[in-house]
Amino acid sequence: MGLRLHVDGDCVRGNVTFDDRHEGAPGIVHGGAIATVLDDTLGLLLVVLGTPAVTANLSVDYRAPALLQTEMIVERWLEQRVDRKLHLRADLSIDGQPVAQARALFLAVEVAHFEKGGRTLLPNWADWGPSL
Ligand SMILES: CCCCC/C=C\C/C=C\C/C=C\C/C=C\CCCC(=O)SCCNC(=O)CCNC(=O)[C@H](O)C(C)(C)COP(=O)(O)OP(=O)(O)OC[C@H]1O[C@@H](n2cnc3c(N)ncnc32)[C@H](O)[C@@H]1OP(=O)(O)O
Repeated sequence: MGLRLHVDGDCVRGNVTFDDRHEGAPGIVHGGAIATVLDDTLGLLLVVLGTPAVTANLSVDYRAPALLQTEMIVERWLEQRVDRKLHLRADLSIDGQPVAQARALFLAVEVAHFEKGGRTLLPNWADWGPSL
């Protein structure tokens, strides 16, 4: 998806341009692809926050057609944290106009949560604590 991200303080920003592989309705990005970008890139925010966590709930408001081959801005930030519950926001926009807005509840987990998938985790993940 050509997603490029950078950290800006405690916010994560990036650019994404969807192409024909992500088409849903003719000429328009599939809503599932938008949800994937909004959810998956919240993962980088977790690294910024230093908290391993997983999506428990994701809600997306689709505000305007997301056109293919059009550069969009993604922004994500932490709205509120209560114990293990991380209330995160992610917005997708074109030229300052909202295209999609997500609210997500992530739950902080121990790194052991990711060992359930059977993959070998990178060594530095062992130092990555839930910082509860
Ligand atoms: C320094 C080194 C850094 C190295 C790292 C480097 C790179 C890392 C790169 C990227 C980052 C990598 C990973 C990031 C991870 C993910 C990013 C992508 C996001 C995903 O793609 S991730 C996959 C989809 N996701 C799942 O696979 C989750 C499946 N699920 C579960 O694994 C469990 O379900 C779990 C753990 C969520 C909860 O289970 P649990 O047993 O721990 O907690 P429990 O159920 O007791 O709930 C506790 C309190 O949360 C409330 N609660 C629970 N669920 C709720 C809901 N849905 N809505 C509203 N409230 C909810 C309860 O009501 C209770 O609330 P209360 O305490 O008030 O009663």
